[in-house]
Amino acid sequence: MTLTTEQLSHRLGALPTPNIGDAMERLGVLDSAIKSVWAGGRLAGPAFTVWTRAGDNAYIHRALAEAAPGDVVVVNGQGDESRALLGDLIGARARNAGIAGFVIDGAVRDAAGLERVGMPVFARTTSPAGPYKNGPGALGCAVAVGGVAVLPGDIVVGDDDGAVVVPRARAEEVLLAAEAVQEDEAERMRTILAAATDAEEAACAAR
Ligand SMILES: O=C([O-])CC(=O)C(=O)O
Ligand SMILES: [Mg+2]
Repeated sequence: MTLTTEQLSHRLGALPTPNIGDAMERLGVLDSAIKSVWAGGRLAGPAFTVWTRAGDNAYIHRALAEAAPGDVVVVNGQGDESRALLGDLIGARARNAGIAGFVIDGAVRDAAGLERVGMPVFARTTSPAGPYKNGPGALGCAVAVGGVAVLPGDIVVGDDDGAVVVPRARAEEVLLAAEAVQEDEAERMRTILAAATDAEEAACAAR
């Protein structure tokens, strides 16, 4: 079986991130401080990588012109929390370009506006402080984000629990393993819930 990147992203995006992390021996999970900045934000897609100076978004602007529809823009912002690297204006432009979302090792702003425009953004925190726009930076290189190395094309998945990175070369194997984890957990949950029901019925019958 050889799945396309789009098929892999679609199927990985349908799985809970904990199941994907477990399928990678619990590695490849970003620092838990990197979370969706609005409740219910979800993303899945191949990484378009950006490396930028702390507090400076010149290269995020460049990424908007170069990323392909379906890409997740993954930004090494040096973990800096003092300046927001994007907000709802960039978010709305990214939506127009078909970008699937952002994962940022740094801060963002306009969280409510990002939710309004429906742009999933995972970041360390929010700050009203705006970015500088001078560079330097780089596009399409290996980046470190939330303690995990991300290569262009690796598949990034984010949900309410956080974000995980699936190496592109292992994506199909990890997908199948993660789907097996999900099925196994669903079966275990059915058994646990049935045991609770049995216990309740036995308690009722004994009354
Ligand atoms: O000013 C900026 O570059 C970031 C921002 O708030 C936006 O994109 O809305
Ligand atoms: Mg703004």
